[in-house]
Amino acid sequence: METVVISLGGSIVVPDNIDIDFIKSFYHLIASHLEKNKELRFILVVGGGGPARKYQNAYREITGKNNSDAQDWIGIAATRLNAQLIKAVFYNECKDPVVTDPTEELNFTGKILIAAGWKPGFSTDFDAVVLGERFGAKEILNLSNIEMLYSEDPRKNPKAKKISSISWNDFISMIGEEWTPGKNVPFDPVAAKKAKELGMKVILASGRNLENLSNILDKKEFTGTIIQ
Ligand SMILES: Nc1ncnc2c1ncn2[C@@H]1O[C@H](COP(=O)(O)OP(=O)(O)OP(=O)(O)O)[C@@H](O)[C@H]1O
Ligand SMILES: O=c1ccn([C@@H]2O[C@H](COP(=O)(O)O)[C@@H](O)[C@H]2O)c(=O)[nH]1
Repeated sequence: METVVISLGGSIVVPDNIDIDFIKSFYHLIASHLEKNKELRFILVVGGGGPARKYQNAYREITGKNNSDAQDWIGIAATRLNAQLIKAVFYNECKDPVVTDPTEELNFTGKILIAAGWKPGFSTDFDAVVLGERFGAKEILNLSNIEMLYSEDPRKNPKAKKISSISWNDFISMIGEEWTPGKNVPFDPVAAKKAKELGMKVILASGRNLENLSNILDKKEFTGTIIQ
């Protein structure tokens, strides 16, 4: 049985509001891959998206404080709500509870296991790496609202250059090593450090480009960035 671990960015599930069309299409794509490959199962680790950022901002505005743990717990709550929605969508394929501690004893009885945020100090990317290690996955598929890594944040510099392949050391030099709640980076620094230690490969790709996602799952050529 091959276990594919997907870090499903909140930026595509709930960018601002819930992206119902995306979730429907994503469901059908995953279901069709499960149908055609009976040796496949998925772990979907769901991020916090717009609600995580909005509630974290609200906390900062209301209190004037910047407590990291407080913001992380707010973000974690958002990931858990989003994950519960995804679990309900995959009702037929996922009967196990949403995983909120990737190190605890886990049942994986169906074809899909859904996970959410665990504890402060990192993002759901880290939880995906921990689950990947547990279930023997050699790579993590990180789906977000960008099609690949760029030399700089493309939202800040539209002229930033595309990077299709990068080493862990160069990636970590680019994004830094420090964790801040709600950090908008293609893969979080704490997760990057752990993935590097484990010798794991991460594929960054657009979650919204479903044809491309299908190519990745079929191990065909795709648009994205490989970090290894
Ligand atoms: N060098 C870079 N290349 C590409 N994107 C970058 C880069 N640096 C920063 N980013 C930003 O990272 C964002 C993706 O991270 P973000 O945390 O928003 O996604 P996510 O993981 O899908 O969502 P969430 O964290 O809510 O689960 C992009 O929209 C982009 O603005
Ligand atoms: O294990 C976790 C997972 C998440 N958080 C906090 O939640 C937000 C949103 O998660 P994303 O994966 O970035 O969507 C994240 O920025 C953290 O603040 C956490 O603390 N621990």
